[in-house]
Amino acid sequence: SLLSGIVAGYDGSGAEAAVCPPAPYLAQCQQALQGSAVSWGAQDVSRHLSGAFTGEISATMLKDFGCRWVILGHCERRGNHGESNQLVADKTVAALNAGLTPIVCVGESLAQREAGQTDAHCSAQLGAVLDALEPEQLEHIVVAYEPIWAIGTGVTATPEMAQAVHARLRMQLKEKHAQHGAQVRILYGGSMKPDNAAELMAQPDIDGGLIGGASLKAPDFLAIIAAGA
Ligand SMILES: O=C(CO)COP(=O)(O)O
Repeated sequence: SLLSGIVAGYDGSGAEAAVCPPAPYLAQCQQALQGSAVSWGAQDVSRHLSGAFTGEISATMLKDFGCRWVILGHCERRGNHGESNQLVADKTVAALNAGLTPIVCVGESLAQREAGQTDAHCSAQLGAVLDALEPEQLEHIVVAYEPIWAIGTGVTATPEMAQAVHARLRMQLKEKHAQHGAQVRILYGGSMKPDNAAELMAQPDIDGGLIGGASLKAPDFLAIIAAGA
């Protein structure tokens, strides 16, 4: 019902829209979205492209189900599953090698923000991924800034706070490749809702959103997509 609500309200004009459900729903997603303007992807991937790794889902398997995107290094993966910067970098390489577009998440905790470590932390997270890539590969990645304290809490970073981090991530991307770095889409995630989306996405370096709670209601998700346009 959620997928058909989104498809019914989105014709592909304006902002680009994709959904990334938990892996067991990908086949259903493919069925419901094939031929529509909405693309889809996964929330995680294995660092291994092939081989015997029971329980893992490889990037090539995701391709089999029509995925274009994969979210990597979400703070819930880093925090609850011990994902290191190196593992996120390895997964990014695996995704790119299979032709998926990785959406690489970075973001600080409240304690890190209060200790003045936001920049150092986010830049180390992004740096580990950039170190694993050739400069030209920046053409094929998306970055998401998700302050952990803003995820699922209803507390959003102000547009100025988010823009400040996005600008520094942009600089880091441009140091790797001037042209592609300027064009990498940097999404903001963390309690983005219909009533704050336009203001956030009006910032020069906020190119879109990574939406959690508000994406579970088609009208809210559609309103955010419209704000992105
Ligand atoms: O983590 C998020 C998306 O992955 C953000 O979630 P919320 O939009 O619910 O804060």
